[in-house]
Amino acid sequence: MSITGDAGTHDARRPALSAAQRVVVKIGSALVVDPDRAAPRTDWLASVADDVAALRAAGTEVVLVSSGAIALARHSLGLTRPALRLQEKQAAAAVGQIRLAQAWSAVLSERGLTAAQLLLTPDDTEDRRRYLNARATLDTLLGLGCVPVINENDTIATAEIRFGDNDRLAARVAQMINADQLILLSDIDGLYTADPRVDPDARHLPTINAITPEIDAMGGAPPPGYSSGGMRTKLLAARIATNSGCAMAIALGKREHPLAALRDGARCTWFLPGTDSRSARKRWIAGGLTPSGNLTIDNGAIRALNEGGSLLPVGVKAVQGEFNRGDLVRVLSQDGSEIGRGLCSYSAEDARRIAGKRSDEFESILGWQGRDELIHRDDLILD
Ligand SMILES: Nc1ncnc2c1ncn2[C@@H]1O[C@H](COP(=O)(O)OP(=O)(O)O)[C@@H](O)[C@H]1O
Ligand SMILES: N[C@@H](CCC(=O)OP(=O)(O)O)C(=O)O
Repeated sequence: MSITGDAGTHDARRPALSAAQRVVVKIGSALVVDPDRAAPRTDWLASVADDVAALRAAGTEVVLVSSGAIALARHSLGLTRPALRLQEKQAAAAVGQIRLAQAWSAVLSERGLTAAQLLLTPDDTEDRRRYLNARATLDTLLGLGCVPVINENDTIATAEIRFGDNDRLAARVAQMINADQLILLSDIDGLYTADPRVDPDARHLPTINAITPEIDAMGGAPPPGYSSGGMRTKLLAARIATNSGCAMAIALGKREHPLAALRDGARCTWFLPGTDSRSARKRWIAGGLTPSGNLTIDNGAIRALNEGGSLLPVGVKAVQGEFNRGDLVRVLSQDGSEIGRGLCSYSAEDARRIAGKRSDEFESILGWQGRDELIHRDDLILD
């Protein structure tokens, strides 16, 4: 059994929100939208914005993944049936997303924070080139002190290329930006042994070490009403996050200041990351791919890689092959032996132009300021 019992709330392995460097917070429709008015729950959003400001002031970067676009617009469009057709959801999302972004932007800017909207589809997180692009944008936004507010791009996503739930989208985002924690704010304070709406004897589980078939079976059926996730998609999200080295919590969002409550020890369920998960992510990045080029690097660059750094163009002596941004390449020493493999942030053509150059020269060479690294540390596997 991979469950820690109630004493697990004092388990030293449970992460502390105050220790997170980068956290993704997923907020479900039921928290964002007041069903009676079909309008944003502004006071509650303001209390979350207070929490985000406090986290940022303490040095934690925060990304919000917010649902609610469809729920905010469906009533005003007369779409009141519980189950909508895909085109109706897309139309409602097109109208509601503006309201959703406006609501977040207002409460964050009142606290001196700048909201930045990103609308993603699975392509943006699964296709390696788009993945690198989305990640670079998110890194830049966080570096500029912004609070990214992400939702699925429901308006253009078709049934086959849709996450359909923001639990998994949030987990992919956490994986993409190497977040150390993913917090799913929900209408419930964690995972129970069964759905407590159905089984009054269901028991709360504070810590999950591994997602076994027994845990999966607790997911149950999709919920009624407007939420698309339920516990099932939260467990799928937990698998993605913990396999990428990111701890995940399911915590109660219904109260005001839900992140402050979590920081101060409110009851929740933590899913602990696997010990081997960082390397598992790297295996995922490189798994099964054939390298399409070689980067030959100097001894200084080899030293930097061995000390845990990224590969910078200044240490690259030669670029062979034809590859696109995001493709896998071999990293070779000057005697031709393979040192490792990684995903290159530049095409072969651009890599040749900036090989041997410092990052402050990139803009004048390329006409645009690209990333500093040719291969980011997280995208590199050393032999
Ligand atoms: N084993 C379980 N433990 C806890 N909640 C469960 C479980 N199985 C099903 N649920 C249901 O999942 C709901 C949370 O999912 P959902 O309504 O989709 O939340 P959100 O809108 O936050 O994504 C809970 O209110 C609960 O009724
Ligand atoms: N992207 C959709 C929400 C999808 C979703 O996961 O909703 P929920 O289960 O309430 O978190 C929207 O903004 O309406």
